[in-house]
Amino acid sequence: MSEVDSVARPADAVVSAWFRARRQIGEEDRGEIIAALHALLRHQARLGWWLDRHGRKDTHRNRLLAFLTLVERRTPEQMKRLFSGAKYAPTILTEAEHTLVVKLHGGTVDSPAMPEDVRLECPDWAAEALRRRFGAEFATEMAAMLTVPPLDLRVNTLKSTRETALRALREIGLPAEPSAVAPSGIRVTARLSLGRLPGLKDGAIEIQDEGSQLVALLVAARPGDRVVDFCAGAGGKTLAIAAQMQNKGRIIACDVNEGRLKRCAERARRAGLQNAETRLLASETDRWVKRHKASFDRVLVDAPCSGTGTWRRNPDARWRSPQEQGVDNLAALQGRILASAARLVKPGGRLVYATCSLLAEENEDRVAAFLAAHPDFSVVPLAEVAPQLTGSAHPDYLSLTPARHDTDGFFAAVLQRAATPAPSGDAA
Ligand SMILES: C[S@@+](CC[C@H](N)C(=O)[O-])C[C@H]1O[C@@H](n2cnc3c(N)ncnc32)[C@H](O)[C@@H]1O
Repeated sequence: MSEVDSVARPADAVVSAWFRARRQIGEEDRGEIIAALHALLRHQARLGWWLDRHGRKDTHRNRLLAFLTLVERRTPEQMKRLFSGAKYAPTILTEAEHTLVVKLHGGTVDSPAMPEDVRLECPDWAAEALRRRFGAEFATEMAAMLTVPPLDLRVNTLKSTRETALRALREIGLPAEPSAVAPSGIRVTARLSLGRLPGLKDGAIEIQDEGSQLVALLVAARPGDRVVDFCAGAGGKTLAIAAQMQNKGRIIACDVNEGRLKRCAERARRAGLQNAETRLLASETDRWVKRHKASFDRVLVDAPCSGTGTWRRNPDARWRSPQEQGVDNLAALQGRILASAARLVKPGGRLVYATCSLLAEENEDRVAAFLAAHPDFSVVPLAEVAPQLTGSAHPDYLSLTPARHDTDGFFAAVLQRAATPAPSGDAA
């Protein structure tokens, strides 16, 4: 917990490194440890509020004591037994800690005296923008982001079928259903250790939120197309798009982060892709972009963002990122990436702008600014690209939220470049 709090990396990365150094911990125990860590993170503001109320410091150990007492409802006697000081057990409770446990005993973690942002675990930096975005739905949306997400899988149709994958999951007793909308998606509602998932190691299935699968679907890449995934990261969407293209044509996964691209290449190999390659960029204006202007049928910009849509899945994210970068800086970077990546799009081709943010500043506002500066691009309404995607929170764009769609929060806009290049030649 202390490493998760003090290191700027996402909790999942910290936890993976922690487990790598402790290989003796079995799969089942790992699952339990991660679930407990996520539960603590989902209650962080409320536990801090209770500690403050009792005049205690918000230390990791105090937070754990408050969690076990208020959330897991352990009695003071149970706590004494748990904190036994034995091998692998935490050290014995001090007198002051025991007093805290006794004071908290019998209470609940939610209190009517708490400010709403504390009760909803909403960090200060995002509260105003999220209230603007959700209005009367703010509390419902925030509450949905405090629930435990399901496990979503995408079947790699180059290696398997959804029916085969569903059968394999059910054979080992997992409750698995086809995803509500994503054609290759599967939803597993039980908690399990990932090592048990059939097909994961050989690339027949990938772990991918249904919302992310739907963004890849909106790219609507056809077999034989030339496609760029401009912010490909470790390739979650690259893999989905390449499979959509039936391994035909070419998809180039670009990113400024070499480590992520390496991971993307590994995953592509495992998934059996022959139509994908990676390209490391020095920045969004890397010379490679200019050299390949107007060469691609589809360009996806899955932009770096505040990640507000992923709080349900990554409960530590709300306590981290934009404090480091600032939403204004992110929005400026998104604008620069979009403008540069747009140069790659052929006349008549499409640019898809996506984020896992819920904030208008990173979504609709970025698209509006881009369109104002690029009159040769226009919106292709969602109903035209994917009529099966009904219920989006925006009439023209894909806009998913955990409360409305039971997916991560995602935004995607499909923009088409006019078939005839603009006379100003702004593709240079
Ligand atoms: C939202 S993540 C991409 C997730 C990925 N598409 C997936 O589906 O797994 C955004 C990515 O943008 C990359 N990025 C950040 N700044 C960039 C830039 N200036 N040009 C291109 N990519 C950038 C980051 O390294 C990060 O991998």
